Amino acid sequence: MADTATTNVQEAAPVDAQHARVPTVVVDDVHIVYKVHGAGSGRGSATSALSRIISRKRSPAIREVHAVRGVSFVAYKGEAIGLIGSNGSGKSTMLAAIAGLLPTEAGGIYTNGQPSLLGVNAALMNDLTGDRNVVLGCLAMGMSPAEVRSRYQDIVDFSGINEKGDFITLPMRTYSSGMAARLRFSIAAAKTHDVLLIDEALATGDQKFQKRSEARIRELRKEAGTVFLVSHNNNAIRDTCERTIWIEKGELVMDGPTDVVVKAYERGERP
Ligand SMILES: Nc1ncnc2c1ncn2[C@@H]1O[C@H](COP(=O)(O)OP(=O)(O)OP(=O)(O)O)[C@@H](O)[C@H]1O
Repeated sequence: MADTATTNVQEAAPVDAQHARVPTVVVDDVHIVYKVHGAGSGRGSATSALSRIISRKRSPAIREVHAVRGVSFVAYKGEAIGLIGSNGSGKSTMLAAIAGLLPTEAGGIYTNGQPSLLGVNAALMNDLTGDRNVVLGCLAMGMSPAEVRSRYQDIVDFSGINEKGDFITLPMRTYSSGMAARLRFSIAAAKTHDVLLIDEALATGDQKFQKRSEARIRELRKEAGTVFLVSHNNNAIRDTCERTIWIEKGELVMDGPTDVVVKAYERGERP
């Protein structure tokens, strides 16, 4: 794989920032290929599985999954962009690549500012209590200890973790998946991000929390960042994003106003 990952283009800001649209992410004909080691290319029949077990042989073959195929778009400051598409279409892969976590096989991704990926698996420490995770998460995002102290209560209140009791002092492993997702979102949303990449974080929250997080996403946009939201909840995309990109089998199918793109997606009408 080529080691092109993401590149920063801070110096590319336009002179008249008041009126010009400021590009924050440029995705230029990007291809992303996963290499899966030890995955034989043989058919998955029972006999071939049995013969592999009996011979105790592992196939040394490397299989390639071409997850993103020649995607290009430009995102601008103040935009919230929804990424939609069926399971396995390449949405999470695209986000991880924008965050600089995956190298590109071909093409380039240029970001103006620091991208932060908030995924369902965003790293918090399961054995630590919620409150310790709030502090660690904030410090990891670059807040000073004083800032963390001043934001702490807001974050806990926003997450609603303590609505049904003192859960914030319990280890995160005792949280339901929805509670953990709420805390992750609340920590990430406490800071203004240049480029905030959200992967399904809203899907696990309940209705009330979804509304609260949608409002926070709108605020984050106003604070001059760019937000990407991957979701299978088309209503969350409609309520949050004015622009939507539809990806299918790793290819960009449509890029335009949310109402137009989501309607076409729901009807299965490819342009
Ligand atoms: N770590 C990995 N190793 C190999 N292949 C992967 C890996 N992660 C994803 N893929 C493959 O890449 C393709 C795109 O996956 P991706 O997770 O980006 O899809 P998605 O659109 O986010 O799907 P979903 O809506 O189900 O979350 C799929 O074919 C998937 O099998």
